[in-house]
Amino acid sequence: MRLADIADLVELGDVDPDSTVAAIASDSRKVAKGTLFFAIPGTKTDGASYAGDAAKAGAVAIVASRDAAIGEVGVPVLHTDKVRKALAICASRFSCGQPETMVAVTGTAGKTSVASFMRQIWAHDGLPAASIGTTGVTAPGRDQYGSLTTPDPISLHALLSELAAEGVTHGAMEASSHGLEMYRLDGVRLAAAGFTNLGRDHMDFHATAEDYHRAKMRLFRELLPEGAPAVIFSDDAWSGPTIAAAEEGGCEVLTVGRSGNFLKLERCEQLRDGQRAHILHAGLHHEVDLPLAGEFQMANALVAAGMAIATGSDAASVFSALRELKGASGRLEKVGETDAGAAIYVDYAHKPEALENVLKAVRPFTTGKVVVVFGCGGDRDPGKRPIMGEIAGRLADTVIVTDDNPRSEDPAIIRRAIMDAVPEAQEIGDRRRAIAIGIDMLDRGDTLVIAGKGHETGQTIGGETVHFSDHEEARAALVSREKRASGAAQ
Ligand SMILES: CC(=O)N[C@H]1[C@@H](OP(=O)(O)OP(=O)(O)OC[C@H]2O[C@@H](n3ccc(=O)[nH]c3=O)[C@H](O)[C@@H]2O)O[C@H](CO)[C@@H](O)[C@@H]1O[C@H](C)C(=O)N[C@@H](C)C(=O)N[C@H](CCC(=O)O)C(=O)O
Ligand SMILES: Nc1ncnc2c1ncn2[C@@H]1O[C@H](COP(=O)(O)OP(=O)(O)OP(=O)(O)O)[C@@H](O)[C@H]1O
Ligand SMILES: N[C@H](CCC[C@H](N)C(=O)O)C(=O)O
Ligand SMILES: [Mg+2]
Repeated sequence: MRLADIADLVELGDVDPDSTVAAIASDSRKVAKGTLFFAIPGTKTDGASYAGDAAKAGAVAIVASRDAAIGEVGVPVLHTDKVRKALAICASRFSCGQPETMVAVTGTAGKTSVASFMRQIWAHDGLPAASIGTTGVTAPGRDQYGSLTTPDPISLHALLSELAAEGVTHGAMEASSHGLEMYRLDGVRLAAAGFTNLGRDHMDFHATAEDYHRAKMRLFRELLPEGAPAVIFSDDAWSGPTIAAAEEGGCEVLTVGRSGNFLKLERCEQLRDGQRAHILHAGLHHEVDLPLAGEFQMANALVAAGMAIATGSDAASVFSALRELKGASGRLEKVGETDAGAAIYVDYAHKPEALENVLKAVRPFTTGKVVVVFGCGGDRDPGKRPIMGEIAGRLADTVIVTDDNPRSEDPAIIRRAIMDAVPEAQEIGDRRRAIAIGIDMLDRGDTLVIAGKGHETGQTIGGETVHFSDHEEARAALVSREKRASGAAQ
């Protein structure tokens, strides 16, 4: 790549447009000879203060905003209005290539599930497909654990280029509000985009719910090309404002849900381990048995099916794929049951609406009590703690409040904030013990939901992360309960 290739993104002035860009970086510690360094005004520090380091490490030039305070560093400083956006577009040109059909889904809850469902729908049609998001990257021959829901633009575009080179033609990615606000997915050519819902999340990052919604709407207003399909779940409180934003963005609005026009959910019956849906599409009625519990999974399946059909998949084949869907790891995932048949689920609900949905989802097939084990993360929005406490108290019969990545905070203070709203809850800080006690109290017909960590494999306490998996803990506690029971019977 040469600097001339980004002449529309930055002011080159009298810099030689033929200068070669050997790599791009936004972290001075990754700069090598010939790297173009983007000085990002970040949330913690200002990349501009590392321009000198980047120059010393061999940067070919520095890209910075007009007001960045960069003195004489010995290499050209190229100005631009939006450094993050210029970085993302530059990254897309640098690592050129992406799966031909890329879609992105946003919403407070359901993104990981929708991305996984889309990959499965495409794979069912024999298409080489990938999903990218919170749980990592899954594609033929690849199963990589992830860190960010929406990766930074340099890694993202490098990944998309690799996937395309590996023959992946279809990809679904999650667009988090951080990712959208930080321009992480600018430069991805999208064939469609989806919206699931909006609830309380990331109130430590966005000032108000409106700001949070506005960040998400960049997907429809700015990233999705005009005329491309925007598949919007129709039954959420924020569906209306989302439809309005997508219309403003010139998208083709397709709604899915009970009041949907593209996929209309006419009826949905909850079964023990799944649900039966009657869906109207293009004048035809389809009966679909979705092998996943929880009506919210039906909403996710509809958004995924809508995006697949809107990007060219055959509707009948999409509905047949829904009949075989597997849930994303740790999303209302059944990890076992007691000898008497009480079911144990691991779920990633770490925000109020998600907890509300998951507890409501298990009620129809629970004849006994619903037990929930959960906590709230440290260094995250403290406002959600009492809200989640209230929800647990209202919707579960037994509540155990435990720890979930306390990070730098005092775990007891986090638990107290939850328990203020549910004083009758049992407080068991040690998550391993909380899970074991939750399992021990299960009788026939009961359901246990272990919420908050889903696919995670660590517990972060202070600065240290120790291996911890709700799946493993639940299975171990079940085995020990059964051993004790068989010991007692002998
Ligand atoms: C708040 C946030 O999202 N921050 C992300 C962001 O950091 P930032 O741009 O604010 O960077 P900063 O630390 O202030 O530094 C500014 C600049 O100086 C540079 N620098 C810094 C030090 C140095 O020596 N040299 C140098 O060049 C940095 O590389 C950076 O470019 O860009 C970084 C690089 O891509 C990310 O690693 C970082 O994610 C942090 C670690 C994070 O935890 N993000 C979470 C909250 C997040 O993004 N979550 C969303 C949503 C998940 C969900 O929906 O639940 C996600 O998409 O995962
Ligand atoms: N459509 C939905 N409506 C409400 N709650 C949902 C929905 N889909 C999933 N959930 C709940 O949210 C949790 C997370 O689901 P999922 O990982 O699919 O969402 P996400 O948007 O990717 O979340 P995150 O931003 O945390 O990665 C699930 O475990 C479940 O509790
Ligand atoms: N991406 C989210 C995940 C939260 C998961 C929960 N287990 C927690 O640690 O709060 C965050 O970092 O806020
Ligand atoms: Mg996710």
